Amino acid sequence: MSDAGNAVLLNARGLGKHYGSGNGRVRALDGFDLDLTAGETVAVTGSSGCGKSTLLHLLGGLERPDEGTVTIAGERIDTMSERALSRFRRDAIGFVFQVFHLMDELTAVENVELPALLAGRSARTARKRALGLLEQVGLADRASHVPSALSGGQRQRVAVARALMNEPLLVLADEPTGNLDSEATLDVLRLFDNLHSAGHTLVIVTHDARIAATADRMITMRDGTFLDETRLSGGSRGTLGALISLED
Ligand SMILES: Nc1ncnc2c1ncn2[C@@H]1O[C@H](COP(=O)(O)OP(=O)(O)OP(=O)(O)O)[C@@H](O)[C@H]1O
Repeated sequence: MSDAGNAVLLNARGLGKHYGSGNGRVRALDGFDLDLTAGETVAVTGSSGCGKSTLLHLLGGLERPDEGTVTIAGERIDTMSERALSRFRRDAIGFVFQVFHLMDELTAVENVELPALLAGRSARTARKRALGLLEQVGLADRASHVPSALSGGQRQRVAVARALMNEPLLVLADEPTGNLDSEATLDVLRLFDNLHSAGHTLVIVTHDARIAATADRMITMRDGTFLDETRLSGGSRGTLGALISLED
């Protein structure tokens, strides 16, 4: 691993978030701390409603914490202006969701290049990089297909390529295989494994402990708090085992 691989990329301290008020008030996150090192893959798991998506939203600046701080590459994102935050999200964070959020009327390559065009890159540069990314995710021959002409797994791979378009510091994935059958799940997991090997920093929220076992670290949450952490390094990192057991 390079020197950059040991640098702290993200630091979150004392994150708290609640929704609703009065009797309907829900404490979704309660004093959550997290440090992420550049180049690592961290899985976040835990039962339904324990706060996984809320955590991911706060880490990616999609929502702001009620308490605590989020610092990414030395920048406090919890206190940024809306304008600066939306620019930061666009340039520094790649999001992958369970529902792919692709634009139906755009082709695969147009979907992938969109974040770069929005960031003001030239059409030519954007197209070249988008085609390269589609090749990386194994979809070079699907560049001109619209999402409705792609399978679920292919759509998710387009969404991953789009997430990488602006060379993000951090990729955040929320149940990325939640809508996929087991074969497509394997394709997406292999893709994440390749991203990991290529030095990307990934946080993957998942219900599935087998998927979590492919990460360097697995964090388990309960009731909006940290419950447990398992470090899965070297031979104990469960990539292949997890992939195979998914096929059972
Ligand atoms: N926008 C919202 N308004 C009200 N309550 C919310 C909102 N978002 C989340 N919650 C509540 O906050 C808690 C944490 O939700 P969150 O979606 O973060 O959990 P999760 O672990 O991702 O769940 P799941 O695995 O089912 O997706 C839950 O009790 C949920 O009902």
